[in-house]
Amino acid sequence: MIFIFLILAIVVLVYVYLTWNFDYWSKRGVPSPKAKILFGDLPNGLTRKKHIAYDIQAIYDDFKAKTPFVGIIQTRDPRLLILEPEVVKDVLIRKFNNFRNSEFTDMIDTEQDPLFAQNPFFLKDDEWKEKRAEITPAFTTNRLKALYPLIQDVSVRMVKYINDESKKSDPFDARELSAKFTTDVVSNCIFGVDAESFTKEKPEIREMGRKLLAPSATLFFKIFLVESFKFLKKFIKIQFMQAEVKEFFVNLMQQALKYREEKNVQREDFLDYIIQLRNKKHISELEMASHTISFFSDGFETSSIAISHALYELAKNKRVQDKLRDEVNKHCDDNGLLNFETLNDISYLDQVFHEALRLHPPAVITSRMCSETVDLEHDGKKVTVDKGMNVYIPIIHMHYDSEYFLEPKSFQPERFDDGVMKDYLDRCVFMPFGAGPRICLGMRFALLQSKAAIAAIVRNFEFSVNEKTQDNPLIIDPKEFLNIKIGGLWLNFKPLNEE
Ligand code: HEM
Repeated sequence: MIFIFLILAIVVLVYVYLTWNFDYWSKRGVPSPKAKILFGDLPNGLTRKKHIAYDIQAIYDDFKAKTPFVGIIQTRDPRLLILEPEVVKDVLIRKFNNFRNSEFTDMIDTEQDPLFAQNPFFLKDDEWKEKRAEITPAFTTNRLKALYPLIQDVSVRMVKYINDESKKSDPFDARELSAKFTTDVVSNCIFGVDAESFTKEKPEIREMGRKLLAPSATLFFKIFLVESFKFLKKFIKIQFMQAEVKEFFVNLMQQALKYREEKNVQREDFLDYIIQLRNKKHISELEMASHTISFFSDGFETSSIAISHALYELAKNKRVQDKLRDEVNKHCDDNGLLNFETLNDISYLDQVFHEALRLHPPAVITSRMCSETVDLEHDGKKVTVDKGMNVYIPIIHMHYDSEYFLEPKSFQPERFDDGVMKDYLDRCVFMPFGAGPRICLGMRFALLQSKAAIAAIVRNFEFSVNEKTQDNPLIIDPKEFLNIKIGGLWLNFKPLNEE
């Protein structure tokens, strides 16, 4: 009898604990969906049957017309999802001091992951400010210009690779192709080494890059637990980077450093910038390794996702592909090359790439953690956001909103004609790189390497979607953090200049 009573008491306690916050939003008069026990309003956060972007889309569609913000529950924790661009602007820009940190800032454990510890993405408050300011000069126009020939070399290798491989008439996974490209570019720009992704059977740097960002089911589950039950943060240590990967990249940096110093090599690349930083600020070798790995991890994955989606959309839209090819050809010099300035001048290339980013932003949402309690208000509706509350900004959902983009599901680079992109960015309805003081730090480098890859491919090949692509419709892989599609993006390439 006592035993049954005990079990019942435990069940009741667990129920009360799990549903404790379910009236959090109704008590504050903020509209919210009906949360389900254990799942909250984001069931796929736990089940991983679908990407969490789809849960947020359902809430966005239900509430967008009614309210500028909606209260949601993640397992048992209240969160705020912003639906109105003006309020997005408040969070990301106007009230930045209250929302200066990201949701992930408290997640990284400097002992477990010392090499992610310098990445501004994971840092907060003054430390974030200091590191962001430290790294920003690595992306000046002069440095990017100096890196451009390295990017061009990789483009040439990529074109040769596609030429050779297309003779086998097998389709290419645009995602893997783009990842090879960005891996080679960033290895070259950071470590000064050729990752040989296009020539080696199992290129080590590409393999390590794959491991660096491949989230395991255990990692997802730990993040889910820590995010859902904040008290567990003290007990559950999250380690993003495996020891083997850490060792590999530290070694790579040490070797690159040794080579450069022994041979007195002068190259205006990212490693050179880190060396200058060491000389100026006496940063440790671990800090140097941390900076280089941050460049590497931030630099290859997001851009390769973006390039692959742009290629996919071009493959589907022959008119746009042909028009872009004409534009690129018009801007090439006598040797068929695009220089740094002309690459930036091809406005149609810019439009194509941004339209692909609109349809397939690599990061589907971004988030901020409230660091000082503050009120958000719009159209007579008000919410008090308490310190510690996570606030979600729906990036992809705004990109697909027909209130802002006509026929939002169709690929129309012309929608960015006449310089209207700035207006979309200013209104915070188009945010592939986020917005405000925490906007993507590597945006200019990302644009440079992505446009260089797309221009090289479109100049040299005609390409179409292969039937292996599961695009009816494309579905975001629930096993990934970022916007990666299930089954890959398979394309057929036909060389335009047959040898
Ligand atoms: C197409 C490629 C890329 C996309 C779409 C992208 C997107 C983003 C987004 C959405 C954020 C969050 C911004 C916010 O919350 O407001 C971000 C942050 C960041 N990105 Fe990127 N990114 C790309 C490439 C890169 C590259 C190439 C680098 C560096 C080499 C980089 C470095 C960073 C860093 C360091 C942050 C954190 C900034 C901070 O918190 O201060 N990203 N990126």
